[in-house]
Amino acid sequence: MAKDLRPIIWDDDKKELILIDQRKLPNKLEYFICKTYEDVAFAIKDMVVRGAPAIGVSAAYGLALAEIRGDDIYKAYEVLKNTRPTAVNLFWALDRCLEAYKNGKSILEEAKEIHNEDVETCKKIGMIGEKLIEDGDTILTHCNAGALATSAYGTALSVIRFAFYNGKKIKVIADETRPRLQGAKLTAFELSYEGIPVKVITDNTAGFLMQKGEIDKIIVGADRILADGTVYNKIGTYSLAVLAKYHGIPFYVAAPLSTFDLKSKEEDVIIEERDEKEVAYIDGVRIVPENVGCYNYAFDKTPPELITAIITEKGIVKPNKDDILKLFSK
Ligand SMILES: CSC[C@H](O)[C@@H](O)C(=O)COP(=O)(O)O
Repeated sequence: MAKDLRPIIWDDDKKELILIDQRKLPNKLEYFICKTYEDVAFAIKDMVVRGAPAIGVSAAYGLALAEIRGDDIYKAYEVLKNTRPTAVNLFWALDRCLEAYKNGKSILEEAKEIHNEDVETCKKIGMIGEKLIEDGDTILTHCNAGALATSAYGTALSVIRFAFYNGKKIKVIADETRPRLQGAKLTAFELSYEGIPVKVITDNTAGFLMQKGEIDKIIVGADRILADGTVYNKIGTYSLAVLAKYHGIPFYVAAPLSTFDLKSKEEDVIIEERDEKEVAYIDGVRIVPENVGCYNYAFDKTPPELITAIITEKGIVKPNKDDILKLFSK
């Protein structure tokens, strides 16, 4: 069961954060121990832990470690906040912990609450979203919006998991997701771990499969969703959404309310640009001529008109401001 695959564990006796080291998957299931907030900041930056909800939960424990060790909370907050710029859950979780601290509440208690809520939220997303899946569907997903990207179950993969748990015979196609290969390494790992049928494709195969009529639905996660329904997610999401529109394939985004950023406008959102070496090298071997540079944007922006619906823990909504704002008043 998915809930066994938990990338984030808090050890209350040792006061340590234990993370599955996602850099080592699928070949090794190793753990990375964080004893300080600096360890957590490194783990987020270096993608030991990744995925919007998972980095939010980890950062909350990072701030708790700062409190436990008597470090400067405001400095720790800044360091953790500057690890990755796009996924809003990081800022949401840190702000929530800082607010708790200012109100005299233990940061550790707040972090534990955020962690437990994330498990429940992802479970609800799966239970609500699985109703959109039909028996026999082949579902395409991108990157890893799975248990490994959250505290358990995942967002997009929670929908897939619950459809499978409910006896629907589904097949999953996972985009490999260059350059970090979260689809090939993580999505394929966690789905096959549970016996959910999955096949990996190169990113440039997706259009061909759609053209052949082999994809029934597309479900992806999100790193940030604006009030108008604009979705920021792993680079390549936008291309998939355009292809889906052309081929008349439903395109769903699954995300918790903590991924919505109702305050920011498009110009406020920073798209992370990572080291170009991630693109230039494969397995330590340079594949691009020495004198040629690379673009390495980690995320892209998908406009609401390309999105069929957004699946949240509070229900399924159309990507528009009225429906999104109603979610927050429920
Ligand atoms: C549920 S996490 C958000 C995503 O859908 C996920 O696919 C993603 O973009 C994660 O990016 P990452 O760079 O691996 O942290």
